[in-house]
Amino acid sequence: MTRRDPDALRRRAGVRGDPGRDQHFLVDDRVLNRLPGYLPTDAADHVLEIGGGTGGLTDRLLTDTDGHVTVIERDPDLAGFLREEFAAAIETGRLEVIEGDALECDLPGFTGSVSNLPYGASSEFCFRLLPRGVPLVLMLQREFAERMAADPGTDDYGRLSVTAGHYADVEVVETVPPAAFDPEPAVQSAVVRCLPRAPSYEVDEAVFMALVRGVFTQRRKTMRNAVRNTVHISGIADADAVVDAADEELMGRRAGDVRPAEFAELARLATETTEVTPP
Ligand SMILES: C[S@@+](CC[C@H](N)C(=O)[O-])C[C@H]1O[C@@H](n2cnc3c(N)ncnc32)[C@H](O)[C@@H]1O
Repeated sequence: MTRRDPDALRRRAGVRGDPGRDQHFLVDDRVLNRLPGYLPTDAADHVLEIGGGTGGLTDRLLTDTDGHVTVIERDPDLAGFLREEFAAAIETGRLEVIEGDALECDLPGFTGSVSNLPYGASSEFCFRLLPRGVPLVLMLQREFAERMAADPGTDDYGRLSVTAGHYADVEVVETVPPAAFDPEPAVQSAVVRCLPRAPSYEVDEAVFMALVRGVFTQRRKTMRNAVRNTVHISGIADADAVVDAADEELMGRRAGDVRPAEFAELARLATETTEVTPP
């Protein structure tokens, strides 16, 4: 199947792309050609694309994978264009175009997602997709992508790294310059691949997430002080009791040096020591 030229798609769509609505269309053929290949082949049965835009990536998903593709696009003009441009694929049942807000609408039962995400809502999209437990290939702002994939003890390691790493192994597979998009964004971009796996620890997810959210708001403080100062976020009833019961060495470190399994252990200890009611 011949691949469509992304510049020609943009011209046929007759739109400029509105950065205020997160519209930066990927027009670099080399990047477009690589994206479907980052998805494991067994995850390509039903691919979800969030934000189809003018269809550059939709086209590659149709030409370079064999499965079904669902695109969700919020902009009615772009959704209309995608339906016209890809009418043949819709007719044969390979493609479905849903006009709607992908943060609000029901998501189909997809086996993987390849998406050039609207950067303005990266976090919301990631945490809508990650719990689904399927492979994800996501174009994001580079800084966000690096924070997602960061290891403990590095400057980028934070709440985002711990919470994303709870669901998946996250890897930055390539960085992408502004010139790959039209209009060019003001920031560098990067592609992350998230391969789902169960965490190496067992934990009450709500307690774990609230504890992590809390202590990273105080990342310059020791864990001892961070746990004490953030009970309004973690929902821990008696922080002193938790601090006293916890390992002293751990309490003397900063959140940025604590591994996910150690947060999980602390969350478990908190539920055993006192009442925890995460908001
Ligand atoms: C960065 S562009 C990517 C477009 C296209 N996939 C590409 O790679 O060229 C993001 C697209 O997401 C759409 N979009 C923004 N917010 C959305 C939302 N909440 N739900 C669905 N689509 C959204 C925008 O209209 C835009 O077309």
